Amino acid sequence: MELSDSQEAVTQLNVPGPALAFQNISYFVPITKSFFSKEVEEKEILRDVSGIMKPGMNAILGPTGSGKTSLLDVLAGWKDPKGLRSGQIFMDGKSANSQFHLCSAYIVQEDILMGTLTVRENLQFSASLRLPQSRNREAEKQLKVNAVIQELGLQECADTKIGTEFLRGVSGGEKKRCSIGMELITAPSLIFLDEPTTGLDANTANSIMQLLHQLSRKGRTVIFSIHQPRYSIFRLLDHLTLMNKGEIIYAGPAEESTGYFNSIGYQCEAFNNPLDFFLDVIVGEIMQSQPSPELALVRESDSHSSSCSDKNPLPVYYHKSHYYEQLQEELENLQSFKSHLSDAVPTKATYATSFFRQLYVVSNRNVKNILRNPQTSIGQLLLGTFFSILVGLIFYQVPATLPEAFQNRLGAFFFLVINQVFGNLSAVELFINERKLFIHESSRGYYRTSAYFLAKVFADLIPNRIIPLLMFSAISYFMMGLKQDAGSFFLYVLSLSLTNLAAVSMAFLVSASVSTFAIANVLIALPFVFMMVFGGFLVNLNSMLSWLSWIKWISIFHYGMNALTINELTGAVFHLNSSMVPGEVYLQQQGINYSTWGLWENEVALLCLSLVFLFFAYIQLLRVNRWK
Ligand SMILES: Nc1ncnc2c1ncn2[C@@H]1O[C@H](COP(=O)(O)OP(=O)(O)OP(=O)(O)O)[C@@H](O)[C@H]1O
Repeated sequence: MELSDSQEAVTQLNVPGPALAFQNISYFVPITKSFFSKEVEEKEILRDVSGIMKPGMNAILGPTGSGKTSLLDVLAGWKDPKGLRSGQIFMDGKSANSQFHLCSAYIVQEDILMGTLTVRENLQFSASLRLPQSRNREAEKQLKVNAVIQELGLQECADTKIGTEFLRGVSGGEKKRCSIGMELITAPSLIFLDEPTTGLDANTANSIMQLLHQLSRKGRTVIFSIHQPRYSIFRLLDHLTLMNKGEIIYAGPAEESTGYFNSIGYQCEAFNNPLDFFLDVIVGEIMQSQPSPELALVRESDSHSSSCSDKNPLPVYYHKSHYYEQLQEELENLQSFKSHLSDAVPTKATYATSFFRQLYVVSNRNVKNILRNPQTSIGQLLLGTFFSILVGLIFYQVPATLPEAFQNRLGAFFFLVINQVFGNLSAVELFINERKLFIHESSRGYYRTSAYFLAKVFADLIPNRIIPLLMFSAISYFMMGLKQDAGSFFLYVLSLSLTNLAAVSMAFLVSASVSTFAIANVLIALPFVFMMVFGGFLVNLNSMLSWLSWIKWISIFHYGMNALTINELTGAVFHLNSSMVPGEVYLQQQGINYSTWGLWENEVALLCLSLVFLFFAYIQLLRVNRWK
């Protein structure tokens, strides 16, 4: 019973692939001359390329920088449409709408997987989010995962972790198979792969290509770019597109490619790998043996044409070949077919699962990730414990006699706030660490940005901020011997928590805005220093730099210090010689409003700052550029 279900799941993975046609594609990228110059030049990286890729193995080959990846990205719908100056893409004769990339699979060159999860868990993650909730109950999703593991030959390593920089995991080939599996879960009929063999040894590369060949033989359209493949790989190809400098120099059956090159005067020696031979021809290492009179004529007549490259005769020959003529005919037929057929109603990209399901699955992965990679959480806990004991020892049982009673308490609060703000700089890692993974998954429709954002924020706040903070507060409060009542302790914890939350939220905002730690560190440290200096405690802003006094209204230090001071000094009585001095005297002297609202306005301000930072962090995540 189990076996037949699993076989059925394998069969469900076999979906006949479409024919993908593209016509007159020209793509430009902007090139900025220098960092300081606003002048932008445009570079044409695809020049008037056309072709048809049918079910089977379709390879795009060319020397480095020839435009293979760019063509693949444009076809797969992952390249910024702003650069597309001309051209159309059809899938089975229908215009490919802007959402079609979500129905196909794109396996990028770099394997983007969660390293702390096993192969099976990664595949389950894909299945949980990308298969519809209602139709696929958990058991069915499990069957599909098993089917993919079976189809990709991943049984041996299914329960091995992918691996991180600290953890040795599966091999490069297995990682690539897992990346392919993440996409196969949705049973795509059209699969794009960018250089699937790069970084793999010859045998592993061979086995990956064998796997793609098997997938193509089940009816899928497999389109991939490739770099220097072996002859054994060449034999697996059905269709070959050769590119140079953004132009196509051959597109046709792979088995006829050497014959075509012979016909234009380039002889492939026996025993030479045809793919190496083509690359040598393109880069000019193999010269034309004897251009036939017709070819010389072709070149001559076309040297006046503006559509083809002046220097390189290969695109000229190709444009005059019967392969190109045949292609044009097919594309014309497609046009007339298209005029009979109304264009497909664009399939709207919708998520397969609900927001709460996404929140649950992503949170679940985050928890596993933290438990298996607990360095940050343990570090924060140790740091919190260390600093709480340090502050407790320095300010051990603060005296109630003046003047040191005020001075020591303020010193302690300043230390505490600094610790909460600067001790949480690790929060800038949050979105930078997983930026590639987030871009990869969110653009492929795994989850909404909002679900990812909330899951990440909570997975960071609970283990890395809240738990260490509770430990920190309890140790420091009782070692310092502050006011001994439950309400004051509660307000102390609340003030530190909100100070912590505001600082961490600001770090999240920076983390969502930039992609490198170096820039993030500068961007977070600078405002914190300004907030500290201009918080109203270190510099008297009325006597100097008054034009910067507004900073205190957005200073986490200002609100955090005020809240802690009001909470501790209100209602407390201190001794000066034999007289009693209420804490309010100091607050009055400093012009601090110590009414009930005076205390709570600081808590509310910290909460508002946190919400504003979190809101903008979310907006920044939404704005992350997903185009390649
Ligand atoms: N966003 C971009 N900005 C500037 N130049 C670009 C951009 N994208 C591509 N190019 C340029 O376009 C050309 C083709 O790039 P592409 O990555 O498609 O080549 P490729 O054949 O895949 O190369 P490789 O095998 O090295 O990956 C290169 O010269 C590249 O520098």
